Amino acid sequence: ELANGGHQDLPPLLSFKSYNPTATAMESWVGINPCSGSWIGVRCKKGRVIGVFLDNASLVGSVAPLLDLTHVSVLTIRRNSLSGRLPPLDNSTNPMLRHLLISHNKLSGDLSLSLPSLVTLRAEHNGFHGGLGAVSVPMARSFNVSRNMLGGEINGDLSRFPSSSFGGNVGLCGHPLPRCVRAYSALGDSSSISQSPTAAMDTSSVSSSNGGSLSKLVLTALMATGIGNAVLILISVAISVAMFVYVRRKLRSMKDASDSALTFHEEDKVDEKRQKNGGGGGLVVFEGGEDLRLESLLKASAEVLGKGVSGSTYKAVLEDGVVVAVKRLSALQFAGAAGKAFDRHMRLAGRLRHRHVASLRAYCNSSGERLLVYDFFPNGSLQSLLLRGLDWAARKAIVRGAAEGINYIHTFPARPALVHANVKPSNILLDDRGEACVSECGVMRYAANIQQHCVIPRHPPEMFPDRAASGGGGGGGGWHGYAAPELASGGGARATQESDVYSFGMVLLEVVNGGGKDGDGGGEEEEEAMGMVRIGMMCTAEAPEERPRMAQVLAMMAEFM
Ligand SMILES: Nc1ncnc2c1ncn2[C@@H]1O[C@H](COP(=O)(O)OP(=O)(O)OP(=O)(O)O)[C@@H](O)[C@H]1O
Repeated sequence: ELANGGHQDLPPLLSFKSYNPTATAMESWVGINPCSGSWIGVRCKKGRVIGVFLDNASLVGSVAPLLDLTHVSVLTIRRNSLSGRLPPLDNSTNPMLRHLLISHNKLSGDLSLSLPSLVTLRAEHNGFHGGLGAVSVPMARSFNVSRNMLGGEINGDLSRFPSSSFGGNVGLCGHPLPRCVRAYSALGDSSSISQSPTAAMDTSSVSSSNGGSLSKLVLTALMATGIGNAVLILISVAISVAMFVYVRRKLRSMKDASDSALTFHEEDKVDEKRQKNGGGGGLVVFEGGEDLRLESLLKASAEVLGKGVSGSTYKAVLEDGVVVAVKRLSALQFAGAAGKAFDRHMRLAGRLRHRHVASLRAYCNSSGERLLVYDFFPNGSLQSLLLRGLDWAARKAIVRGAAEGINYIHTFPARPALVHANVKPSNILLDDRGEACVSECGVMRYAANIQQHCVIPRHPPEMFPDRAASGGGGGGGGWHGYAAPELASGGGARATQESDVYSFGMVLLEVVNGGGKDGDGGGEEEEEAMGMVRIGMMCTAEAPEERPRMAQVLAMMAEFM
């Protein structure tokens, strides 16, 4: 493991770190053994680095050192500001590389990859130039080089990927993109290939300067064919999209109809009656919270558990000895949440009963005071647990439990369907059996200033701020790296089930990669870990529609756990 007084994988990692000496994401990279278990974002197997996970970490510099890690199988460094070239990769340099995720950086130069075993290549949103002639990835299942500056014809094997894998490269052409327009110069020694009518126009002007009126005519005809093709493609895309939307709506309405027997209006009436009868004394109470009274909550001795952007949470010991957790929503953030929609949501949330979902027992929304009463979880949250370190069995149980909880929320019969909107380690609590319970379903959707907590700023402060927060008590800061990229558009996009899946994927990757000892569970553990990493990467796909549903996540987990 240790050769020449140092770990073999240490030099590349340190050389990568040297570009970002103060980056919080690599603060834990100290000492001489990257496989000690304390290097966040580094995964090892049999004493060698097999994975590096540094998405969203505000990193600059070159990616090249990380590709000197000869045993690396997963490299994911999406959404940073890495620049320079990607070194040529082949079986002799990176025989183990299976997943290379370098999208949303500032990488440039040619793409030269000949990797027979590569399964994932995500290189979109960079500045890669040149053609795809030197890209050979026969086993790839996920491939995306869109939004670069690539050009030339898409070669045979790569044509099996959809056009979305190549879009946004003005110079690329050939299936699945429009046909290439081939313009031969009058001198006959060279030909240029272009896709778009504008590109074709450029070549026509070059040709006409060579004096060929015939070639001008041919080019005009070719241009027309190009435009015709583009129109045809546009029409077929429009028809496909319309059909997709129609079928989806139809399926949704069928599902809603079948669920209608379970909608919550009846329950609402019961709750309203309870409230009018003064059952909870200002509280709307749910199953298991019938004995709660607002006065006794206000008189209870309370201890602050932590403060987040949405408010503060207290441990409250009531007169009769019952212990509850009370979340007091921030008056500022929830100023606009007095409306019916918030009440409707809370009543629905009060009906969620599942072994992996924290039970809301009561809530109050009056005179600007919004209190949510949950069961108290003495074992705290996943956030604090990660700081203490966890064995593999516990990690597995937690991610599976959290996945089941989120799936229950997503499939709960409600219209519109429920969204959690704030999946992160501090909202995954541990019950007395050490099982995960997802808390605070949907509350964040009613916060006034969504920008403040859901948007990933251009320069996020750190990769896992919750982890880095001292003591694990307060989330603080307002930003968390678990939010999906589409919520960062600034257009006030609302959380969706797809964005929940993204956040879950980030949690999954953190749980799998953070703070554990290397190789303590042997080969089986490694296999499971790599399976989890694969699922985590699917969940954190850039495009929401590419992410699996939670039910699929559970099915995939069941395959190897
Ligand atoms: N029912 C509970 N039992 C025990 N601890 C809890 C409970 N609910 C929340 N906590 C803990 O209290 C702390 C504060 O939680 P709170 O929900 O107020 O903020 P947050 O999760 O950090 O951020 P946000 O405001 O985005 O939800 C967290 O560490 C959380 O894990």
